[in-house]
Amino acid sequence: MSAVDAIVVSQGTVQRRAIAKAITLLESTRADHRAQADELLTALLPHTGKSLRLGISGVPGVGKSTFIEALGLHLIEQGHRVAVLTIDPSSSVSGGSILGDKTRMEKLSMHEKAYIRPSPSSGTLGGVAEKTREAMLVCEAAGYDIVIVETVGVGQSETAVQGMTDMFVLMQLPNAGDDLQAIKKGVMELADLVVINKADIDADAATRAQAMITSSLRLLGMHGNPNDPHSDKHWQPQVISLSALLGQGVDTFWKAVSEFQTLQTANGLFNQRRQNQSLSWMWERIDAGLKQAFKQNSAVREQLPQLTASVQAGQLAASTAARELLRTWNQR
Ligand SMILES: Nc1nc2c(ncn2[C@@H]2O[C@H](COP(=O)(O)OP(=O)(O)OP(=O)(O)O)[C@@H](O)[C@H]2O)c(=O)[nH]1
Repeated sequence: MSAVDAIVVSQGTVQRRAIAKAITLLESTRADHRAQADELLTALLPHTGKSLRLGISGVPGVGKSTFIEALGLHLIEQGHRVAVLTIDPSSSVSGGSILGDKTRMEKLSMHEKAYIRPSPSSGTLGGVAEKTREAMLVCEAAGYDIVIVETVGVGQSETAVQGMTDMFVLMQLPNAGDDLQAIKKGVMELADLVVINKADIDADAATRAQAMITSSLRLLGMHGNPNDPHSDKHWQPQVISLSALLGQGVDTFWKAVSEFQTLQTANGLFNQRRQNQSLSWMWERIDAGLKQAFKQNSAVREQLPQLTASVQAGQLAASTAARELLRTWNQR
């Protein structure tokens, strides 16, 4: 059986093994593996794109894995197949892992209709995001119709996840409304849906947070203009409070996700977002590739220490140094 058939057609353990093998190939840094991986991706591409891609982010301890487990089991009960991929920015910096070490999503990870893959353990955030994006395509080709991409709320990882998913969900704690940390970081603007978790601990605090975040979203202009005749055709970000631990509110959450999907499909924004994502992804990877090639170029490398020192010493304007280096690169 070909690698493509093993992913697309086979089932059970054979399929699982084929997915794992494909993702390992995608994560390899060897040039010959990369060529094989690109060939595989191209062959899989016609079988991709049919899932709902859901991004979920939140600070460590907010309850992401508890929530994803509850949601995943709920969706499987409804006949879905669920893949969960993770982007852990800490793993690319320190090799350590915020998300990885403990056993997460115990029941879901053992379910035959779920596939869970931890974050690639090395590389820049851009590189890690690239692998995750490709792993998502593999899971889609294997028939997972819900792909959840999870990340911790540090660094730029939320932007990366928002840039590869159809809907971006931000998880908050009930006290989040008090200091509005997420708004400061500009992450709230990315959210299509905000979930206040752990409502069971303090229902009043959760209600307060819900009201505060709703009004902040309105201030950010994300609840649309009430006088806009088309405002019913555009999604207005919602705020939902729930308890992942007790599984309360998971159905309300899913109802909101389904409404989002229906509305965005009807107004054309669902496909438009995916098209924009693919193109900006292409350009992001071109930028990264060019930068890497630039830094590896021998003439550039030769010139770099001296120019760096001159810029540091204030003898040369940064922009002049950049232009000189680019000239060197262009003459290669
Ligand atoms: N009371 C209550 N506790 C919760 C709820 N959801 C999660 N928890 C608890 O909060 C703690 C952290 O939950 P996790 O699901 O591990 O959180 P996480 O965001 O995945 O954390 P990291 O893996 O560190 O990023 C655990 O002890 C959970 O049992 C909830 O709705 N209510």
